[in-house]
Amino acid sequence: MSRVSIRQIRKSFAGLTVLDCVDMEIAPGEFVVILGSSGCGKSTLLNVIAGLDDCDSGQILIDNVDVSGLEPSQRGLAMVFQSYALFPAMTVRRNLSFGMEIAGTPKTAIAEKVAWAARLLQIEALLDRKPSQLSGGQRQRVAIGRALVRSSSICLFDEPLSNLDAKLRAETRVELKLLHETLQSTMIYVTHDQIEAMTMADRVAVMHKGGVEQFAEPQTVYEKPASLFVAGFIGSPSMNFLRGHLEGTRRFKAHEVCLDASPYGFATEPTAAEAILGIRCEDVDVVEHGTPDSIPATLAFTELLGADALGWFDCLGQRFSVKLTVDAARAMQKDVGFRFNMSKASFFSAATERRL
Ligand SMILES: Nc1ncnc2c1ncn2[C@@H]1O[C@H](COP(=O)(O)OP(=O)(O)OP(=O)(O)O)[C@@H](O)[C@H]1O
Repeated sequence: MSRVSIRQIRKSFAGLTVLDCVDMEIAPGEFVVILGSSGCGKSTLLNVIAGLDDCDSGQILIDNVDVSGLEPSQRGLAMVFQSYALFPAMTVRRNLSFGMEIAGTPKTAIAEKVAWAARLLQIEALLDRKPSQLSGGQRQRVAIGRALVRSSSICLFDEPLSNLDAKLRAETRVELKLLHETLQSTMIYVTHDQIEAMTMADRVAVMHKGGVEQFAEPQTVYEKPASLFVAGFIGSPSMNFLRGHLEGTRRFKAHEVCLDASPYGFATEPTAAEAILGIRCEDVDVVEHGTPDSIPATLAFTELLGADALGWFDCLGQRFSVKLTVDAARAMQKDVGFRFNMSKASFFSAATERRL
């Protein structure tokens, strides 16, 4: 288990800033997921940590030792990439043992390590096969095994599941999480898949345009997004937004409708009057049209999702998604009313787009 400190990392490629002052403290044994859309700088950050890319300024510390000037092989990290990068001519056993042979590890120790990793990843029956005789998921497990036998206290993963089909992804996700609990090593995992982030991470770092927008536990990122970007990025469907004006901490006015903002805990007295209310689909109640204190809404269409359903409504000039039971969706009237659960709402400054 090792602590990883990422301090003020900046990196640009040909004048384009890719990492803009990234700071992160990763505790020993923590499973951190770096989440963000394509091109936001996730892989570059991982490569800088691994030493595969230089940064322009900043430091990477492992257990309080500055490793910024060290070669990748001197940093004591294991890395699993999206492409499995197995040696095609070698058996699985040899793929696992090769790194240790090069390092001069004694034969008995190598055999023990290979047996241990193969048992853990349930690839014992595959040890004498070549990579071409394996499925994608099996190859991925061998690639993970190759990282494991290095006994590194830090494992880096760059989208390791993205080549797998949906079922195998779900299974491997669970396996990786269990593996982390067994090994207790520090894991830094890059993905653009928010389900992976939400299910595996102790903490998620949401990246946007080369910076970390929020670094917090998955539930906090979901319930209390730090910015409009995070609110829109996390969760499917995306959070509903409504632009309006705050009057102190008590009233939010949008299109002549006045909502009680007092259940929301403002961090400080908001100075910006113009604000954006964010509310998730499960925090909107649909009531009968004309119910006192409800906001008129009109059903556009419903989607049945198997276990539950989504209703899409027009309300105050916006399209809103609302989580419904299948029965409620089937019986939904065209004209209804909305009540927002304001204690679960989020408010963002329209000017800074940060949480108020
Ligand atoms: N060697 C390079 N030379 C020039 N530009 C690069 C290089 N590597 C990455 N970039 C650019 O830096 C930005 C960030 O790339 P990076 O691979 O870190 O993104 P990412 O968030 O991992 O994306 P993805 O999910 O698509 O892999 C992109 O705009 C990319 O085009």
